[in-house]
Amino acid sequence: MGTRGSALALAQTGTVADALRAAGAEVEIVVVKTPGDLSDAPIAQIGIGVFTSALRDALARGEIDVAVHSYKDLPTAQDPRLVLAAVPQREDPRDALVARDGLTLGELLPGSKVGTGSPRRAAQLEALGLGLDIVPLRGNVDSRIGRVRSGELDAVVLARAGISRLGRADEITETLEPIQMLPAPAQGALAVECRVGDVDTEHLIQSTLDDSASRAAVTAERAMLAALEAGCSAPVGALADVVEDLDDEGKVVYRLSLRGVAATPENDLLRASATGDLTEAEGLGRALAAELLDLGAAVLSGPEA
Ligand SMILES: NCc1[nH]cc(CCC(=O)O)c1CC(=O)O
Repeated sequence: MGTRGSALALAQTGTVADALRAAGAEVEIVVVKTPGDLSDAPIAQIGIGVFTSALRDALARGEIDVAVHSYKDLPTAQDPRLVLAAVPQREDPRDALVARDGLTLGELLPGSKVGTGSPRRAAQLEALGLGLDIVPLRGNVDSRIGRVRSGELDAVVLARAGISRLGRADEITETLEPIQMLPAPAQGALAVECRVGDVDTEHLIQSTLDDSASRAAVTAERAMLAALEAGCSAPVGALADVVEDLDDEGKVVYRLSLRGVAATPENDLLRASATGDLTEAEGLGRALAAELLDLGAAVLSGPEA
């Protein structure tokens, strides 16, 4: 099983390996170095595939049989050599604030320095009109939180899932509600890939790990992202939830509710939402993207396009 070498990647891979071992599989973990781990340049410069393509190549070549990725780091195009064998039960998808002195977003004074390298987080923070000073930031979870500890920044915004997988959820000072801050499509979810044709591995992983509600939700979010042709550096957020609804006869049915945010060419944020059938997650994502485009969302191109 291949993984990046970061503490977060190792923690995520360890969880997946443990679940497979509990199902009777023998698992060996192999660390694969990726260009994304070796560079400090902004993601917008080095491209969206930097964290995942080395792992995918090693899998396609047969050096490893399974790759575990943070789903949101994967490019939207499916690699034809590989199959997405499982989307395990997703963690809390929301973003989180780690601020000095236990502060929340609303308690930060105008001019406070808030670190994030994500155009999506920066655009949504700006839209709150709090007068925050958004400071570009990259690096692993530990070093980002370290910039607050050192007093250099008043706060940083990170994925809650990453912080909690590292056992540091107690350092979060506020979990940001999606109505203010929509997460990246597929944030908090893992993608477990294997080789096309390796049906035994695919079946083991799918039957042991796949969670259909998580898969439906991220499928809708990623379909929206793909239809906006946005790369990871574009300010696009999306979050789908499985919700209870009533049909015409008053019977409880489960539906997929999707919310999305995208920017106009002038960098104003547009928000929209839609509900659809659980079995039509992809169509729901595409429909919401079409609505955002109708409202004036920019057709964005990522660093790879
Ligand atoms: N972009 C890096 C990255 N990829 C996945 C996570 C966190 C875990 C997840 O969202 O699944 C992070 C860190 C962050 O955004 O704070």
